[in-house]
Amino acid sequence: MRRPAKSDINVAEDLQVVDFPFPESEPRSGRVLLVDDDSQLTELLTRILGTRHEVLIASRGEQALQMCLQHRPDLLLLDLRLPDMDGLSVCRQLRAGEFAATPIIFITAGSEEETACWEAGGSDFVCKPINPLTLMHRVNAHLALKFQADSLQHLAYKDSLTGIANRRYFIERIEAECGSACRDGDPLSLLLIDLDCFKQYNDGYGHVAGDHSLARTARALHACLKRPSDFIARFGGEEFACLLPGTPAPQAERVAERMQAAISALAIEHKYSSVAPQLTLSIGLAQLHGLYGETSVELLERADQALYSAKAEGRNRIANAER
Ligand SMILES: Nc1nc2c(ncn2[C@@H]2O[C@H](COP(=O)(O)OP(=O)(O)OP(=O)(O)O)[C@@H](O)[C@H]2O)c(=O)[nH]1
Repeated sequence: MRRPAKSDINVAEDLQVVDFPFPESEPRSGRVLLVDDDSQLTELLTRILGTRHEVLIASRGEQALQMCLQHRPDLLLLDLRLPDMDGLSVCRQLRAGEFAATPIIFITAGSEEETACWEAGGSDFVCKPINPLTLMHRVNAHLALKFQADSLQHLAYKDSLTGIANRRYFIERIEAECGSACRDGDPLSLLLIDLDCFKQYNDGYGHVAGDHSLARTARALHACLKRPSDFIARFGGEEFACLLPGTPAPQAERVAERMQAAISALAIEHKYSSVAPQLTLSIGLAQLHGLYGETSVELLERADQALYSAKAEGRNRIANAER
């Protein structure tokens, strides 16, 4: 096992694109949020778009922001004038957060409002009175681009050998999870998981068999996670990293034990191992000390120290930094 240097932690791995989706001639259906207090207009737009897309309606700006968080629309059609706030500030708020790339099409009274729409971060605009054909094509074109961007991002975050998330995605997630755990005072645990004597495995059985066993291990580890917020990535060659939001160290240790049992149940022969006649794991566990403003790098370092101890103490074991 190679202990990662601190500087490694932000190094993104190369993209390994396995396949590439062909552009769809017909855009697939999307979820469109209509934000307008004019019920006649929303009825008309629902008739135009509702045959292909799921249409949700908000009549106020605050309601639209809430619905975005709750329903995660693929596209917004946003009126400039709303009863509680203007559409421009709804757009700016969405752009500042996790909806930075969601297409937002403004509905304007005239083209003189165009500049304000672009400056607020709008993707496009349509003027009243609305031409149904123009609107439908604009919406479909923006959705097609959005879905292509989504698939590319999905590929960029995926480890092609194992099919689970890659290091790039892990680094983004750990930053975000550490931030929200510190803010909310919630526990967050990290497991660093490393296959034992894997160099000997490759040397003895060959690299192709090594790849195959890595992929089986990744699937088995992934299957040990029970909560939707739990998440595992391939962190490096034969090393995995697992984040368990809302989970204190004692519960995280149960997950680590489950992982060891799952690998043991796979019973992958390893006659070259100095530890056991089959493939085994060493796991380092650390919990975020959010109250002290600990960073993701420090959490990674402590989990890595724990993993190092697990290896030094004989491998095939869990070392808990919190004990
Ligand atoms: N087959 C295969 N092997 C890999 C891959 N990535 C890393 N490895 C191998 O994993 C091995 C890791 O070796 P070491 O870092 O010495 O660790 P180890 O032999 O598992 O020893 P300990 O961790 O101390 O138990 C090396 O032989 C790498 O070539 C991969 O994608 N496929």
